[in-house]
Amino acid sequence: MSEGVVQVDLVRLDAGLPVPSRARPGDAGADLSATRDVTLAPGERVLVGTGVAVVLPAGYAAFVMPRSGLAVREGVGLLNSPGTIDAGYRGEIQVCLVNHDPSRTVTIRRGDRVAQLVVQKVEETVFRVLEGVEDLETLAAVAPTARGAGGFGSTGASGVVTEGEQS
Ligand SMILES: O=c1ccn([C@H]2C[C@H](O)[C@@H](COP(=O)(O)OP(=O)(O)OP(=O)(O)O)O2)c(=O)[nH]1
Repeated sequence: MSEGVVQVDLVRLDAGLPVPSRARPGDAGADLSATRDVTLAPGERVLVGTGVAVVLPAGYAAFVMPRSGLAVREGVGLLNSPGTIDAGYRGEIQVCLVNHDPSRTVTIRRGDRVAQLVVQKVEETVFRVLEGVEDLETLAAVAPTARGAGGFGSTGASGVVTEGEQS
């Protein structure tokens, strides 16, 4: 194995599906396929198997990410996006598909590539309660930053014009 490449052992629970693989060298995600046909009415969600289980090395996690083509073409995404696969998980990787299209029912076929799996190193952390800090003003004083508590549009409007706002 080349240096810097992390080996992830994989179990094929459904030999009829392709092994998850990258479409092109350098791609971040390996495509995951659906194990069965599913029909999704507008707004409907469904949990579908991918036919694979993985053994992630300690200190790593995998993230189940949506596929942009499926989103743009069909309006189908993942409800819990990204889904987190813990290193200790030994079950089948499943995906929670959701049909965001307001009017069209979408059919997914067995074998369709419905998501992609991205493996990432994650730091082991411990959370330590800051003694004597119980409000945001005190936090700003003990750990000052340029952003502070600003968020949720604090840097200005997005420039997106919503219907009804046009002048
Ligand atoms: O899209 C996903 C998300 C999660 N999982 C599996 C792997 C993960 O390790 C486990 C638990 O996921 P998570 O921690 O997101 O679920 P939870 O709702 O917090 O359940 P739990 O109480 O079991 O941790 O479920 C999937 O197969 N697909």
